[in-house]
Amino acid sequence: MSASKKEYKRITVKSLTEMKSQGEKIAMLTAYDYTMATIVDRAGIDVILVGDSASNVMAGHETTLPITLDQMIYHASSVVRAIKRALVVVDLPFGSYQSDPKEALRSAIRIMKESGGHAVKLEGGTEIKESVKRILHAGIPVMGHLGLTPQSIYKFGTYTVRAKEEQEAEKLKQDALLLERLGCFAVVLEKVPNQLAREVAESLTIPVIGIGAGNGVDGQVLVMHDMLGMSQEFSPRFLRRYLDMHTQMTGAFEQYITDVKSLDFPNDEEQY
Ligand SMILES: Nc1nc(=O)c2c([nH]1)NC[C@@H]1CN(c3ccc(C(=O)N[C@@H](CCC(=O)O)C(=O)O)cc3)CN21
Ligand SMILES: CC(C)C(=O)C(=O)O
Ligand SMILES: [Mg+2]
Repeated sequence: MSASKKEYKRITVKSLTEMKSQGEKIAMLTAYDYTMATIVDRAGIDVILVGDSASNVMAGHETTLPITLDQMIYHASSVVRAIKRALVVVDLPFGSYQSDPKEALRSAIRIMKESGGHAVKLEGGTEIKESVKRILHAGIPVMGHLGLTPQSIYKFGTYTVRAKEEQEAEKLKQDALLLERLGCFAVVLEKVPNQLAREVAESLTIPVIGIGAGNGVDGQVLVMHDMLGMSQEFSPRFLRRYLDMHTQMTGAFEQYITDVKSLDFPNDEEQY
């Protein structure tokens, strides 16, 4: 195989379970557009999440609630056009699945049909059992999401660590088992104690992907713009910044502005 014709081994929902059984951790990041998705796919990411965090990161909303199904499909289709290798999971946005299981299935079908994504993610446990079942019956892979579920932010009021109390921890364990029994291929655990997340990961055969859930789980997910250091306001303890893109980009923009104003740009080689 020549270098220019590099072959990519596509990640499937099955490869994730195999990775868990072989002890290989799963690396997942969000992406919302073609250019960023191309870069993260070629870097070798396992799973790309087209998160409803696009509502915050792309559109500047305070919460994930306003983003629509059409907007999620727009982001997801851009990401799908970029990928050669990663599994693409798409968040079902708030309001597209909570009313009834038929609506949930219709929304999931729209995502699969109109974006070309490979799976959908829904927030919640036993409350959305019937919706998860229906989507799975249609042959659409489902990823669960428990713990801090941002679409329910107004029910909780804060983004604090979830399931610190025994009762809530017990419900989370039951919900995780339920999602596995229903046939979900993986579960995201967001902002829960390390020990609880570890127990859940050990009790399931499907992979548990953590965000702020410690190192006892089967993989990690972060919002791409957070790990690149593009945002300065969002700074939870669980976030590791791999670049200081905010500073670097600001420097580049300032230099460009200076160059334009000083007539340094464009120079003789940069014009016709
Ligand atoms: N940019 C971005 N990154 C994310 O990880 C993300 C989003 N947006 N939007 C949707 C959800 C919301 N998420 C969140 C939101 C807040 C915290 C958090 O820890 N916030 C505060 C602490 C709040 C508190 O303790 O009351 C912090 O330390 O920044 C964590 C995950 C994760 N998701
Ligand atoms: C933070 C992850 C898990 C997510 O759901 C999102 O980015 O929308
Ligand atoms: Mg989300």
